[in-house]
Amino acid sequence: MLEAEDLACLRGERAVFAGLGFRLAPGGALLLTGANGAGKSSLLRLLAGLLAPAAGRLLWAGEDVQADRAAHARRLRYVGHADAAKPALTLRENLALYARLWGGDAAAALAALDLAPLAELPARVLSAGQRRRLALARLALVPAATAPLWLLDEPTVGLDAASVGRLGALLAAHRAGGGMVVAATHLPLPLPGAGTLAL
Ligand SMILES: Nc1ncnc2c1ncn2[C@@H]1O[C@H](COP(=O)(O)OP(=O)(O)OP(=O)(O)O)[C@@H](O)[C@H]1O
Repeated sequence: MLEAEDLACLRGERAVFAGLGFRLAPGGALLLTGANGAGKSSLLRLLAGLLAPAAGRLLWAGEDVQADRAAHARRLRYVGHADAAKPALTLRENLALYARLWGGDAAAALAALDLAPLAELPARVLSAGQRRRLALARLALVPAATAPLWLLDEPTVGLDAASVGRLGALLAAHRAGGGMVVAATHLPLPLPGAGTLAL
């Protein structure tokens, strides 16, 4: 269970949001919505432990995540705006780097986003949507029990309809395995039954 209690966020000297709370159970999903600058990416960074809350607490199974940030980092996968691919390495090599860190099968993860036909290309030649698919393929490496919390910032930007469908299947399988998803988006996202947090 992930619980946010009375969270507040400061960026620079400015208060972005305050008094924010939610609960997310295994299998659950939460959509973050709101205007540009409302604080969706900031909240995701806070949930990822990359920003400390200015007030309030974030709890995992009742424990404050700030008490053991390394353990929190291991249980989550964060896909932000930056794609984090090494441009000179092939797609297969890029995924293999993550597989070495986390375990899992790089070829199967590439296939989950239909990237197998591009596996031997260097990442620098990918189109914007293909780069996004490579970033998302990392999610498919390990089962939900290993890294249950997925934090996704605008995951469908640049994706074609077939790729949105594949992402939807990945999200559904993750949740069926007890995983949780928090996603910021301005676009429709295939997350049936997700709650909405309007910032
Ligand atoms: N590093 C930073 N330093 C200072 N202020 C920042 C920083 N990053 C973001 N902000 C500010 O925090 C506020 C929230 O930004 P954030 O990126 O969380 O919004 P968002 O809801 O994700 O927006 P968008 O829909 O445009 O992606 C904005 O006013 C932004 O200018």
